[in-house]
Amino acid sequence: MIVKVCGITTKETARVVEASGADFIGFVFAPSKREISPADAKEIAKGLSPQIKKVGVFVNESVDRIIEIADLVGLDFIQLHGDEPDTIANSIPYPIIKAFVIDQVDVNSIKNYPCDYILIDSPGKKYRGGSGETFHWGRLDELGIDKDKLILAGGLSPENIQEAIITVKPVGVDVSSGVETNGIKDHHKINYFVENVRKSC
Ligand SMILES: O=C(O)c1ccccc1NCC(=O)[C@H](O)[C@H](O)COP(=O)(O)O
Repeated sequence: MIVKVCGITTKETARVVEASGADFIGFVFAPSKREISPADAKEIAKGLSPQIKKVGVFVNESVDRIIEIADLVGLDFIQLHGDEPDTIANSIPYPIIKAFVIDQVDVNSIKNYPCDYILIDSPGKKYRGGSGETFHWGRLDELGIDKDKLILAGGLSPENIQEAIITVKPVGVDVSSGVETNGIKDHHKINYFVENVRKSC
């Protein structure tokens, strides 16, 4: 099971995410309360082992800018979290995670999208992601997504992650708000989340 912890903005939290055994660490390069500059993400990323994959989250960014940031930071995956058409994904020479919002996705939009993983998220609120809201997981059934490509996101937490995994059986899970306290990443919750994922597998 792939575990992605997203919205990292400090070296201290990045080290906790790495030590927790998470597989992917996410940096948000888009409007967000968790937005990080490419220079700061580079500083954090260079202190991490190659084992943990660095994911850059972008929303409707230009291909040139995505590649520039990916090269600078040393990203392993690009997460497209906006309305990017498949031509954008095809122009980026990095593995792609394509995020779709559960309310706005249908079988056809995901069927042939060129990506390594499909992340299904709840609708955004002020920003395009990181809402901390869950959605009705049963709605995934009608999309027929290959479970080997599905990363579940949206309001996951240490408390609900085991039920989510048993119900949805995705290849990966993604968390941001659910491992925060008062909007700040909570190191205890990060460890608790990853522990609970591993217990379910
Ligand atoms: O996390 C954000 O603030 C964010 C802002 C804009 C675009 C994407 C964003 N996050 C992307 C993620 O992968 C989040 O982990 C995902 O939306 C789930 O968030 P949460 O419901 O808070 O666990």
